[in-house]
Amino acid sequence: MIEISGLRKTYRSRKGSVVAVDGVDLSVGEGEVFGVLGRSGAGKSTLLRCVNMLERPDAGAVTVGGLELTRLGRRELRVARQGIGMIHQHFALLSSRTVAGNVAFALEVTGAPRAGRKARVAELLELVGLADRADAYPAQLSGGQKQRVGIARALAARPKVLLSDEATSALDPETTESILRLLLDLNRRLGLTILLITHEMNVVKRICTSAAIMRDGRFVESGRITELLRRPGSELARDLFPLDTAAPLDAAGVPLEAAMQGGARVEAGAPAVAGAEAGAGLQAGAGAGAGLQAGAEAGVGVQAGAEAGVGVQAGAEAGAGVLTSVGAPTSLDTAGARLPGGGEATTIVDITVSGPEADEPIIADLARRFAVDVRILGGSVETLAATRAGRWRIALPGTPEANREAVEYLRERGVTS
Ligand SMILES: Nc1ncnc2c1ncn2[C@@H]1O[C@H](COP(=O)(O)OP(=O)(O)OP(=O)(O)O)[C@@H](O)[C@H]1O
Repeated sequence: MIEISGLRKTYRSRKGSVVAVDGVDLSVGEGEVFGVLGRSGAGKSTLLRCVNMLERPDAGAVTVGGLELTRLGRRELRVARQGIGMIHQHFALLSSRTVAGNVAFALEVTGAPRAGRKARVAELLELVGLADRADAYPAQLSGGQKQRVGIARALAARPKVLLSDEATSALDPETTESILRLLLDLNRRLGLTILLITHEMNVVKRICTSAAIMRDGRFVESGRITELLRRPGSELARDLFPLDTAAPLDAAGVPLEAAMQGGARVEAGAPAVAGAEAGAGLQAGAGAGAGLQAGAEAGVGVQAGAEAGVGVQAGAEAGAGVLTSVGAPTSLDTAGARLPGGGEATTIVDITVSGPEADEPIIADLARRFAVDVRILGGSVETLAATRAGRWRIALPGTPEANREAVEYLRERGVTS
């Protein structure tokens, strides 16, 4: 429904120029709710305003409902814009007009015949739950009610696409929830495609089927939420489902993420080392130089990548422990082994499930099938917009080698990578 490619927008002034959108590609399918998350100044508003051409991009193409807006002249654009509604953080209502008057204004602008306007206004106010406030003035409304007027007005011309510019940022959590519920309801009832920008993760969690993270004018990550949850190293997955990353390595004194992001990673291809063969791990790491140093500073020691993508972190100092990562070493989708104080090894596995599988007893099943004592180190189950999803970090006693079948079973079920 919305296709954007190579979008760029630079603001130029006497003081210099600011690249607000720096080569964004985006595809929003019909009926999708797509959220663009980012901090202030990331370029979100500019991106949104380029979708309905309130800002003319310098480069790139914007196509909405099959119509390439970037090719249209001013008059054609005015007609095309009627298919794209927009709501704003501060509602942008006319203070001198009543609720009904504000909605009617949108119909006047689009040139809707006078005869049907009154009935259409009543229908729209019913749709957003404001039928009883038709004669009130904006100053007499709560923030949530004002936004409902904004939504009714945006839907006046029966658009297929709704752009939402931080629509809930000025609202308290309870009102935010009711507006998000309304947007989701409209999305489902009218088949409305929604592109929203927000700095609130909760908004994405509640109603988005897809999302992107925007930083410095670019998308650093983008995709369907269910796919992102399974993507190794996904920022969005980490923010939506924080796992207790410090827990697995507490005994070794180094948080998993700190060790992995601290440069202690050695590229795959180094000799594979696991569990008790920590000495070999030290050697592999020593060969990798940076890996050894970073690890040693962190008090953990050496990390070596195996041919099969198995990373090993071994304690350089006595009793520091061993961490073995299976899969991408920088991601949360890892399985690890730890020898606290030279003691028992533990295999750490991250599990991600979505859809009906989120309600299946995967962990209990694993425990039964492999007669293994599973410890849950962190995680949760959430209801996202379209689906239930869960992420857990679990610990299995023994080395990854000893748990190979159990981990393979989880991989085959597609719940770990
Ligand atoms: N009209 C303008 N003239 C000059 N620079 C602008 C203009 N509008 C935005 N910018 C700059 O472009 C960059 C992106 O701004 P934009 O408002 O798109 O970001 P944002 O992510 O929506 O932030 P916020 O949530 O604070 O609105 C910022 O550096 C901003 O200062």
